Amino acid sequence: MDQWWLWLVVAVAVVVIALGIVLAVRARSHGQVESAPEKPQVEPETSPPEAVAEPTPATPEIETPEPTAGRLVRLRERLARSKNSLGKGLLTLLSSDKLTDEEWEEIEDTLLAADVGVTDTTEIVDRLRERVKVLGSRTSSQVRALLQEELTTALGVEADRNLNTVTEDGPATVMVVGVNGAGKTTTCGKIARVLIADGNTVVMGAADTFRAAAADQLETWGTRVGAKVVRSHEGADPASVAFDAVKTAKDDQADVVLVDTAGRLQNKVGLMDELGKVKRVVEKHGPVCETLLVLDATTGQNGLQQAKVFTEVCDVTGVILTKLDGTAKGGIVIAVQRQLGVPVKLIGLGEGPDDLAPFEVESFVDALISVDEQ
Ligand SMILES: Nc1nc2c(ncn2[C@@H]2O[C@H](COP(=O)(O)OP(=O)(O)OP(=O)(O)O)[C@@H](O)[C@H]2O)c(=O)[nH]1
Repeated sequence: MDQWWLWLVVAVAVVVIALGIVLAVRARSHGQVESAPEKPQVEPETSPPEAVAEPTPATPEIETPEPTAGRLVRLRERLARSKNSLGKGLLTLLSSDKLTDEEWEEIEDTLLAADVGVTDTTEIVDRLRERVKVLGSRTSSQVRALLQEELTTALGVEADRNLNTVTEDGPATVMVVGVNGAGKTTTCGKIARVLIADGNTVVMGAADTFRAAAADQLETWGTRVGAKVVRSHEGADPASVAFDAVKTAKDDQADVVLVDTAGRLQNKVGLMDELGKVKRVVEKHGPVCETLLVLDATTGQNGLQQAKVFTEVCDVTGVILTKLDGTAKGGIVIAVQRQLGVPVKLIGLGEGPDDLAPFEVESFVDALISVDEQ
């Protein structure tokens, strides 16, 4: 009986010790688990993660153009300094008291050298001969006035040279066409700039899908002047880009949509097909208000022959003569109008954004016959 009690006491002691050990071990491991998250929970005392501090994209600054009035003054200054100035040559010749046949021939050559063209040169010289005969002896200011009148007549004051960009319904659609490198894309940008400065909203369509960089170039202009640009990938159907551009302009209730086309002239049929299609597709939205032919003034009479093809394939309503800053042959304007039967509406005077001037006959004639007095 005593032994039974002894065994019971030993068994209880063993159980108590075992329990103690188990509890101690559990308590230890529990403590470790609880302390474990403490490390990662410690927040770094630094600022928020870098991703939050992403830079906000800078809004492109839209430039304000200089007024278009007076832009021809620069041309006047440039032509006046030119050695081969049309004005200088003609005024000197016409001032001589008695004009011989040789001198009249020289006058003719001066006009031809200035790219006036044969028909107009003959007409101008015939009229001058007649009037000089009537006048008899003449002062230099009379000679200047005479020349001014004759050149003004040759250029014509009747034609409407305003850009037709006002419509009753929907955006005014303007198509810009011409041979390679004439300055179409640049001119689209310059026109957009002037229109926007006058309070219009403008969309430009990059329908020149032939040259990869053309759409990028137009987009750069768009960002610069604040015009939306509709474009597609290289080789895309130009007619569909033009259609989308007009649609976007309609949806946005824009005032004007300028469609820049590719300058291809490998063969007349291909050109006719492409331009004709672009125009037809655009006209599904409404009539095209202006089809502007961009012409490089430095290509002279040769360029005129190429340009004629455009007037045959699309109804050109106005000419933009670019790069007049690169030639002293301002007489090309007379030939362009005569041979194409379309008024020159704008002239390009350089690569800068403000180097586009409205064509005003009087200021232009004044620039043509200006003489550097210094
Ligand atoms: N000096 C001068 N350069 C001009 C004038 N207009 C355009 N240019 C330049 O002529 C070059 C051709 O101009 P673009 O606008 O690319 O000609 P484009 O007709 O669109 O050319 P394609 O797309 O190849 O048919 C560019 O270097 C222009 O900066 C201008 O009035 N004067």
